Formats: sequence, C-alpha cells, structure tokens
Amino acid sequence: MSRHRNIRTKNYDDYDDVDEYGKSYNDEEIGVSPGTVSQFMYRRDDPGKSVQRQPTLPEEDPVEDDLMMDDIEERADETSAVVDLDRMKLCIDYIENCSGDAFTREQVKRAVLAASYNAERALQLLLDHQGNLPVVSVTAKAPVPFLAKKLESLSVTGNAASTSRPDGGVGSSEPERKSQKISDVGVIRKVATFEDPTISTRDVVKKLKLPSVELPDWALSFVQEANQQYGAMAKTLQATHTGVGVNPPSAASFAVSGGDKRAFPRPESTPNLRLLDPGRSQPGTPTPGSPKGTRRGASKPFSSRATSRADESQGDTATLSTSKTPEVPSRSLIKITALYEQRQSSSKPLINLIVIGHVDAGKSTLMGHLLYKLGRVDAKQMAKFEHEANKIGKSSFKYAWVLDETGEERSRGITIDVAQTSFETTNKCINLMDAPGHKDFIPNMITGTAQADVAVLVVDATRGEFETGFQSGGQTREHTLLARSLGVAQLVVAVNKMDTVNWSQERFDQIVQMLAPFFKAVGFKDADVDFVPCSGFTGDNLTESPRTVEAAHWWTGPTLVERIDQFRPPVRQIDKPFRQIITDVFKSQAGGFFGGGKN
Ligand SMILES: Nc1nc2c(ncn2[C@@H]2O[C@H](COP(=O)(O)OP(=O)(O)OP(=O)(O)O)[C@@H](O)[C@H]2O)c(=O)[nH]1
Repeated sequence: MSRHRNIRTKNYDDYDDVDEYGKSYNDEEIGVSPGTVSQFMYRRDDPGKSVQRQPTLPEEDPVEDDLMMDDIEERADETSAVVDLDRMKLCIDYIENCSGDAFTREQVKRAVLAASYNAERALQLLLDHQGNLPVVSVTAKAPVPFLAKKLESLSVTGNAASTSRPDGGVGSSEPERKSQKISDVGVIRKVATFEDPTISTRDVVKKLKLPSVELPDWALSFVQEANQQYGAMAKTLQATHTGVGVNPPSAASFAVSGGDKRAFPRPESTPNLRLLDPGRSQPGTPTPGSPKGTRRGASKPFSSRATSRADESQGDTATLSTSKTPEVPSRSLIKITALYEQRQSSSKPLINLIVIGHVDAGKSTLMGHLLYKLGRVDAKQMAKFEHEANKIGKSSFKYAWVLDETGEERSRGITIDVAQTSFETTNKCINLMDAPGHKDFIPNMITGTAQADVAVLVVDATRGEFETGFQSGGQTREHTLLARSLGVAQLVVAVNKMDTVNWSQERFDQIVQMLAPFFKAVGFKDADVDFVPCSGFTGDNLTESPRTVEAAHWWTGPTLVERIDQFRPPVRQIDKPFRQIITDVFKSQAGGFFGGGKN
C-alpha cells in the first residue's frame, strides 16, 4: 500500500514529542509522498501548482441558509423535498456558470431532472442534445409518504384575488379549491420555487407549518394536475406490474377531483412503464446497469429506467419511473445470490480477522508462531528469522518477524503497518491482519480494523503490563472501542504471556473479571466475547492444549485456533445496494485510482 510504504520510510524518532490523539505526526510530512503533493495538493502560494478546479457551485445566501437549516432541523422528516429544491438551484447556477445563456432556463431544468440533480451530467446531456431534451415531469418522483400523509389533513384554500398564475394559466374554481387536498408537498415546493421566483422555498416551508395554508391559483392548479398524473401513473403501474411483484404507489394517495389533463401523459402511456419490470428486457433496449445498456441509452438520457415506444412516437415526451424498489429480486440478483451461495457451500467461509491490543502485548509473536505451527511458515524460513534476529540481539522477536517484514519494524521491534496474510482452520478461511499496537499508528490500525469482521484482542497477562494497557489510557481500551465502532461484533481475548505468570488460573480469572464489564459497556454481547489463555512465545494453547503442567490441570477450554474456528461468518448483504467504506486509495501505474475497504 503506497501510503503505508511512505510511513515506513519515515524516521519516527523525529516525532516523539508529538503526543496528540489521532495526530501523532504531521500529515503534510508523512503519509503523502512529495510526488503526490506536487501533483494534487493545492498550494496557495504557488498558483501554478494548484490543481485545475472546476467552476465551483455558488454559495447560498448565509441568512437564507441558516433559516433553511432551522427549518430542516425542525422538520427533519421533510428534508428530502427541500434538498431537491436546493439541489435544483445549485445545479442551475452551476450549468449557467459554465454555459452562459446557451440554453434556456427550461432546458436546463429538464436536463437537471433527467440527470437526477447531477449538475455535470445535466450539462453533458445539454451539450449532447443541444438542449433538446424531452419534457420531464417534476412529479415523476414518487411522493414522500410521510409528507403526503401530513398534507392530506391540510385543507388548502386558494386566494384568487391576491395571487394569480404568472403564466396566465387558469386555476381551479373556488369550490373545487376548497375541497382540494394536497397529497404531495414536494410538488408544491417545486412549483413555488421554479415557476415563481418571488416565492422562496423558505416561504413555502413556513406556510406549510400553519394549520391551513394559502397558495396561489397557479400552484393549486399545478397540484391538481400533478395529482391526476400520479393517479394515472399509479393505476398504470398497478395494471402493468400485477404479478411481477412491483409495488406501485397507491392510487388512492394521489386521488383528487376534476382538473385539466392536457399537460400530462395519457393513460395510453402504459408501455412507458414496461421496462420497470427488472426481469424483463425489451429487444433493443438497454438492460439497467449493463454497460451496453448505458451506451445505447446515451441517445435517450433516462432510457435505462423508463423509455418507451410511446416516447418514440411522441418524440419529446418521457415519463420517469417512480423510485419504488421491486420486492422480487431481479434475474441478475437471483443469479448473483445463487453464485454466492454456491461459492459459500463449495469452499470454507471467509472471515476477515484483525489482531489488536496494546503495544508489546505480543500480537505479532502470537500470530507468527500460530502461522508457523499451522505450516504457513516452513522450518527453514523460521531458522533464518531466528538467525537474523539473534544477529541484532532481538532473538525474542523471531516469531514476530514472520509478520513484521520491513527493516524499520524489525530493528525497532514494533509493528508499524498492518500486515496481512491468510490461513485455514478446520471450517474457516481466515484473512489475518496484524495491527500495530503503538498509539502513534492508530490511523493504520483503524484502516485494518475497518476491513475486519471479527477481532482477536491480545492482552499481556504479566502483572503491571495488563494494567498499563487497560487502565492507564492504554490501547487495550482504545482498540476495543474503535473495533466495536467500526462494526466488529465478535471478539476473542487472547490472554497472552501466561508463561510469565506461571499459568496462574487466579491471574487469568482476575483479567477476565476486569475486562468483561468493559466489553459489555462498549456494546459486545456476552455470547460474542470469549477468553483464551495462551503463550505466543512458548506456543502453549495455540493449536494444541497447553503442555505446561500448571496449565494442564485447570484449562479445559479450546485452543486459540479452535476458538477462531468458532467465529460466525458475517452475513454479506449481497442483495442490498452496493456500499463500501473506502479506507485506502491506490494509484495505479496505468493511471487512475482505486479505492479499497470493506463492503
Ligand atoms: N515471555 C513471553 N514473551 C512474549 C510472549 N509473546 C510475545 N512476547 C515478547 O513480547 C515482545 C513484544 O512482542 P511483539 O510480538 O512484537 O508484540 P506486539 O504486540 O506485536 O507489538 P506491536 O505490534 O509493536 O504492538 C517480544 O519481545 C516478544 O518476544 C509470550 O507469550 N511470553
């Protein structure tokens, strides 16, 4: 890992006086190579070396921002609609910044909607289509259920005398308006912001806080039209997807009375929605997600989600799909699930294991010896390590050298970077990571732990040493907390260096009693934590029961490797959208960057 290599080449003696948590060294000096600095870092004093920046999105009026934030905090459950409006504004500003007045506001809005509020994509769409994008209805997004529910109870009375539709459109009649219910607040906000620049989002939000709100005629008429469209869409969806498991929005939730339908797709637009069936692809139509599909869909920006024969005949009218998630898995998902299950059953389950603990608790020695005993390191190699360790007067570190590979780590006798290897137990395939225990390398420890499913916490049983690691601000406590926060739910505590306390059962019990309440407090379940006494140096209770006489009479539990074998494999949520924690970034020789981490 390039970043780690850079850390390794540093002389940490220079930073001994720096003792601030999480910042034990200067980021500018360590962790970023000079090449990376010159290529990517912004230098205020040297504009020539600053990175090429895209035109930035304009900053919002701070007062407006504050007010909006208040509103958002107070009505956290309505934020999505507000955020859409803000994103639209930002996108428009961004595009107009880049393209000047090459496109009309209407064209820009269409592009932003088609690109799902991705300003760069919208700009690209505009350029590709020279502004001639099909009309996209802003109401195509599924209504936010909680907003609809909330607003169904709000009677909206229009005020024809005070406000009128700016485009001169004719609103609903007074009695119609009185009986009208709003089912989608998102629609109102969009209308308010995009059609009439004098009404801000904040005004609408404020209005919506009142028990009854007054909206301009044109807004009411728009809501009415939108609801009709939703009603039609919902019915169409129900008709189209009966039997394929798609749950369309309920028609009832959009139902309103009367109104002009001319601005919205006719019910004949049923074929538009066929492609929503994830398992059925149309001839000549891109399969959602496939690279081919994306390419073919280029001439129609949103064809991968909803394109149609009707689109082709109507030319400039397209209807976006609702964002409902199918309840049945798609064919490709079934395939992946089957593949995954097949792989799981044909090989041992893979578990990512991290070894954590206070500095010098014996993590590397324990794991190095375990690997040796499991045959992952041959006798010849071990003899070489022993010989070389003897030469520099560090013979006790011979097993640690299996994992501590760099000159710096070996000469200093500490682990700096996370070492990674693998071994197999009877039923599991273990991906082993040995974390550094020194507090200066907590960032490296976090990088490794973020990728782990389970952990072995090594504590030193030696009197005084355990107390230093656990009670006096040591890393036994800190590593455990970090591991739990990073999603590690199963833990084995290796009570190491039992040879130094003559395999005293009393000492082992004392350590268990001190640690157990702490694990509970940080969120580990009792059943997910276990204690195993061992000695990394003598190899007792690693792969075989301890041979030491003092241990043999009281320890009847599993060996360390047996206990590791009992870890439950994590449940990988392969049927959920892909999500990954990026914990490391690699620069490829061939160009481009790669992110690494647990998904
Ligand atoms: N007596 C005894 N000494 C041990 C045992 N395990 C490790 N040691 C010694 O403890 C010292 C530190 O061991 P390491 O394996 O480097 O400890 P570590 O936890 O990996 O250290 P860092 O990775 O730097 O945090 C070495 O001198 C080991 O020989 C053990 O079971 N018994």
